[in-house]
Amino acid sequence: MTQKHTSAQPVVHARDVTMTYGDIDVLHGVDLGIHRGEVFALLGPNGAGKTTTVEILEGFRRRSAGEVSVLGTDPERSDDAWRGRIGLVLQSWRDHSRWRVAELLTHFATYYPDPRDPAELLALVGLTDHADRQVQRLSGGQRRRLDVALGIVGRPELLFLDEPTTGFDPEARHEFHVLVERLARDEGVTVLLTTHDLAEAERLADRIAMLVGGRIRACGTPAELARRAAAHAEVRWTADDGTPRRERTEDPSRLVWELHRHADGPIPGLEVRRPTLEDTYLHMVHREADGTAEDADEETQAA
Ligand SMILES: Nc1ncnc2c1ncn2[C@@H]1O[C@H](COP(=O)(O)OP(=O)(O)OP(=O)(O)O)[C@@H](O)[C@H]1O
Repeated sequence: MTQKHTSAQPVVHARDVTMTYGDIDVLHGVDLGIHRGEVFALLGPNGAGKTTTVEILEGFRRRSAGEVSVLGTDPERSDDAWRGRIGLVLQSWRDHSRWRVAELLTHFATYYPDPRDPAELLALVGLTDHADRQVQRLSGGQRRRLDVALGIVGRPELLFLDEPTTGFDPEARHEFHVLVERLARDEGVTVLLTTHDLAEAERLADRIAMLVGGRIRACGTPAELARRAAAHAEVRWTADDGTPRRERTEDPSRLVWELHRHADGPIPGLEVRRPTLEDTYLHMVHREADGTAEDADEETQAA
């Protein structure tokens, strides 16, 4: 986690954003506020609407309704100068496979008014030894490092990282985390990261928003979310007819006392667990899949 450089004007502001593909509603009123120098993780299961949200913020997709401002501009009315202020690390670059690594980076640098030095950047992402290698001969993880280098060559104020560490080995993942922390802490770069990896979000993000079924179901610092998760204990026991039972409650001792009051003896399979952040995330995802999620979720807090 990095130290925050917050300012009054958010770098990303989204209010009540909806998106409909044909007759399918994908986003149901998403609110986001991301501040300068913040590392913000958007977490959610497959199909939750993360890419749709991010593409709207990047100006690649027109929203159906709602307000959006990114670096003070509506992305639907953006220009090249605005585009030069954002950096993208997309899921993969399919072309440029025959280019050599340093050549490609040097070429991309010419698009920007004040680019980073390509050689320094190669060192920063650990690709100096592969500078003369063709892009198509890089491993998956090396390719991803190049994607990151291409995303930051123009010194972006806002960096979008779409599942950036997919295919990284643990050491590369660690180095990447250090790099993102350095960009945010030392250079004030704002980072919007999408990931499926809760541990990565907890490690890197100042705040995490959980997007499930096109709605932000929870948003806060990792510590706040963990506290909220732990506030609801789960009591498990085996009922008289042998069926396993579980109940989430803020007052587990009262529930256990009630169970004892109605029982003839010890309660079989009795267990009280404080859920982790991962338990809470899975709970929200399953509730959405079961169709039991409510509009006003008690775990939601405005982003
Ligand atoms: N161009 C499109 N036309 C129609 N439906 C789409 C389109 N793009 C996405 N969808 C649908 O919108 C929903 C959200 O997709 P989106 O790609 O935003 O989710 P995601 O959270 O990024 O998922 P993943 O983690 O799998 O990348 C999905 O049900 C998807 O099928």
